[in-house]
Amino acid sequence: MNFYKIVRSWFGFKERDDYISASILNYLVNKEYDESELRDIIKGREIAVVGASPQLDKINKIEEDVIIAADGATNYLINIGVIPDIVVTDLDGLQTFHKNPIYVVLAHGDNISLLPKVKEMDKVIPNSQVMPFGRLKLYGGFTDGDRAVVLAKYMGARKIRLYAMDFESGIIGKYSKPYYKRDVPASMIKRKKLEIARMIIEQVLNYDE
Ligand SMILES: Nc1ncnc2c1ncn2[C@@H]1O[C@H](COP(=O)(O)OP(=O)(O)OP(=O)(O)O)[C@@H](O)[C@H]1O
Ligand SMILES: Nc1nc2c(c(=O)[nH]1)N=C(CO)CN2
Ligand SMILES: [Mg+2]
Repeated sequence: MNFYKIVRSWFGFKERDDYISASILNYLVNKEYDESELRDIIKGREIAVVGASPQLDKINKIEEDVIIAADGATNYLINIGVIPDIVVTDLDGLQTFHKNPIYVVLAHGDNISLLPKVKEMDKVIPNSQVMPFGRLKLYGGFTDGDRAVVLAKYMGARKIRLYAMDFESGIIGKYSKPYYKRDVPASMIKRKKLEIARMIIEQVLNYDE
């Protein structure tokens, strides 16, 4: 049984809905964006992965060469004039669609209504969490933050540094969702999602070829 079947059983997600969402995303993203540009940007470089924890608006400097922003964190970074090179998103946090970043967009059963947002983007690599088909890719990971770490590792990052990733406090940063006015306590579901994210990141960062 593969990872996504297990995770879907934990959350009660339906594979059929994930397939429907993936088919719509594959249809909407009608121009193939060459993933070799992702590799060219990441391979051998120092990567900052920026999450949406409450520490996000305490960031005033990012030293790394390349910035991968996780969904809602993008809104804050663009507000302070920092344009991410890559955005990893399932579209439920993102409010600003800068033309520069490469958007790595996940389709799943609970963001079907948000998929048309990809029409605001120039460079899109569509992702699924079911067996990929058409232009879809599946790099691995679950939440936007750990998917960003998995992508960086897979594409050959020399170093990965986490910013505004907080899996302990149980508080969700206000930049996680555009309609949050302040940091909020994590729901049970969100706690489970962040626990999965923490485990994936721990495995990826402790894994050496
Ligand atoms: N304390 C935190 N609050 C919010 N995001 C966090 C936190 N710590 C780490 N993150 C990472 O930042 C990312 C922010 O993206 P976002 O808030 O859109 O979450 P998500 O993965 O899409 O989950 P959801 O399905 O709840 O939207 C998360 O995916 C998560 O991996
Ligand atoms: N079906 C479904 N899949 C997901 C969901 C979600 O809410 N529903 N949230 C994710 C990011 O946290 C990743 N995958
Ligand atoms: Mg999201």
